[in-house]
Amino acid sequence: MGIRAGHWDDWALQGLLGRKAATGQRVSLVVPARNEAATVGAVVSRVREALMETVSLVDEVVVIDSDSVDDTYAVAASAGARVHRSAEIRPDLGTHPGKGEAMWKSLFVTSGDLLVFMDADLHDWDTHFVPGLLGPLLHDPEVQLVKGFYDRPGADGPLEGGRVTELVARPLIALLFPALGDLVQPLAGEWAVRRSWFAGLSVPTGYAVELAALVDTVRAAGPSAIAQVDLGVRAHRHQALRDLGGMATQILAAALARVGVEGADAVGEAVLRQYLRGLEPVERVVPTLERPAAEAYL
Ligand SMILES: O=c1ccn([C@@H]2O[C@H](COP(=O)(O)OP(=O)(O)O)[C@@H](O)[C@H]2O)c(=O)[nH]1
Ligand SMILES: O=C(O)[C@@H](COP(=O)(O)O)O[C@H]1O[C@H](CO)[C@@H](O)[C@H](O)[C@H]1O
Repeated sequence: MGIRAGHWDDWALQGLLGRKAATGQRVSLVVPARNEAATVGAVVSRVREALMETVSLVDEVVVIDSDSVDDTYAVAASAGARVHRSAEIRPDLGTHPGKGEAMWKSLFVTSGDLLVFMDADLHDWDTHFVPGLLGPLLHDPEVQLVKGFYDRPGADGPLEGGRVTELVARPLIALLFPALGDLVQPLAGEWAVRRSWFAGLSVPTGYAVELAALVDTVRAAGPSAIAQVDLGVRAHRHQALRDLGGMATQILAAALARVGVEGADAVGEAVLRQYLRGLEPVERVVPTLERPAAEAYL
C-alpha cells in the first residue's frame, strides 16, 4: 500500500472527539513563528475558540517564538497561546536559528501525544485543518505522520504557490525518494505526527524539517506510516525568491546527507553566493545543522 489520501471531512468532529477520549490521547497545536505578529493572533484565537473552547479536540496551543523582532510574542500570548521563546527552551542544549529548531524545541514544552504543526503566516485557511490532520492519527495506529495538502495560490495564479516544492522538492523526490511521489504537498507546513515518532527523528534546524521527516519516516516504516489529507485551499505570505534560495539549500543539504553526500562543511553551514547585479556576490550563510532525536533529552 502507498501513501493513503483522505479528505478533511472524512472524519466527523464528534467521532474524532470520541476516539480521542477512548484512547486518552492529548493534542498539542504547535505554531513556529518568526516575525508573524500580523497573522499569528488569528491562527491562535480561531483554533482556540473552535477546538479548545467549543469542543475539546485541542488541549493546548503553543507558539514557539523563533527569534522574532516584532510583537509576535505579545500578540500570540494575548490571543491565548502558551508562548515560549525557542532560545529560552532548554538553554543547556543551546539554540540555533530556524523553523526546525523551533519545532524540535517544542517537544520540551508540550504535552500532546499528537502534535499538529501549523504555520503562523496563513491568511487563507480554516480551523478544519486541525481535525483533518488528526483523523488518520486517531483512527489508524499504523500512521505516524499526516501531511496536509491543498490548492496553493501564488503571486501568478490560484495554483502557482510552492516554488521550492516545484523546483526542488519534487525533483528530489523523483530522483532520490520516489516512495514519496504520491505526496501532493511534501513541504506543507500543516502536518501532524505522533510525539513518540517525532522525538525519534533527526530534525534539521531550518526549512528542511518537513522533507527530512518524510524521508526518514518512509525509510523507517514504509509509505503506510504516512497519510495525506485534502484540506482545501491554503494561502500564506510569500518570501522573496532569493530568500527561498536559502530554503532550497537547506532542503538539498538534508536530502544529500540522506543519500551519503555531505554537501555542507563539517560545521553544519553552507555559504550560498547570490548575485543581484554585476560581479559582486551577496553571500548568505545557510545553516544545515540537524538536531539529533530529542528523545535522548526528554
Ligand atoms: O527561522 C524561522 C523561519 C520560519 N519560521 C516559521 O515557520 C513557518 C514557515 O516559515 P515561512 O513562512 O518563512 O516559510 P514559507 O511558508 O514561506 O515557505 C512560519 O510560521 C514562520 O514564522 C520560524 O519559526 N523560524
Ligand atoms: O512549498 C514551498 O515551495 C515553500 C514556499 O512556498 P511559496 O513559493 O512562497 O508559495 O513553502 C513551503 O515550504 C517550507 C519548507 O518546507 C515550509 O516550511 C512552508 O511551511 C511551506 O509553505
